[in-house]
Amino acid sequence: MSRAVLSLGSNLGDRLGYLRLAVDGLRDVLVAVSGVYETAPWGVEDQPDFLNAVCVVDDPARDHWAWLRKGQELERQAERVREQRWGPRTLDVDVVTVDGVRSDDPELLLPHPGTGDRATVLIPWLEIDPEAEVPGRGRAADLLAALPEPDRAGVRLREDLIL
Ligand SMILES: Nc1ncnc2c1ncn2[C@@H]1O[C@H](COP(=O)(O)OP(=O)(O)OP(=O)(O)O)[C@@H](O)[C@H]1O
Ligand SMILES: Nc1nc2c(c(=O)[nH]1)N=C(CO)CN2
Repeated sequence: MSRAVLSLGSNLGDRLGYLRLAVDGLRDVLVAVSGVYETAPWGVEDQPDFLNAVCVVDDPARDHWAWLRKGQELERQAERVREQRWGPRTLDVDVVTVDGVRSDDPELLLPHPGTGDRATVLIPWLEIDPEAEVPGRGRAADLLAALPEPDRAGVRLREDLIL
């Protein structure tokens, strides 16, 4: 079994359309998908708000590298152009965790190093898995509780948007 947690983000063009493209491309392996969250940008703050979501996928035939490739394939389908680090993008697919795998290969860091610090990942993930754990860092709920309140307040569920 290889169960992965993927985070999805978009802040350019048809944001919901790009998230749907990703979820539709994962439909055959999809275990759960969160709601859609409108989120204030972190990293580079002078850019449009993001839509973020998290999904859990499962495929015994895929290892962690295959999940990275799948995410990159979806980004290509969204015609993502790589420009500025942390800058605007049509679609970002990050591999958050794959089972308990730990990797310090810069091409695939696992768990994704930003996970514990990003309310934009932790809030949607906890919605679909309240017991979520970040390998080596502890419970996602505890990591979220440790973040500054403004980080949590910047993540708002868009009940009108469905994936
Ligand atoms: N867990 C991971 N998930 C996705 N990409 C990863 C992961 N670990 C390392 N990478 C590498 O990161 C690069 C992609 O970086 P990208 O441009 O998406 O970064 P970013 O989204 O701007 O920043 P961040 O990774 O902090 O969210 C790829 O070359 C990929 O190999
Ligand atoms: N709110 C929010 N901000 C971001 C995001 C993101 O997904 N959501 N992704 C970034 C680059 O990975 C940079 N900043």
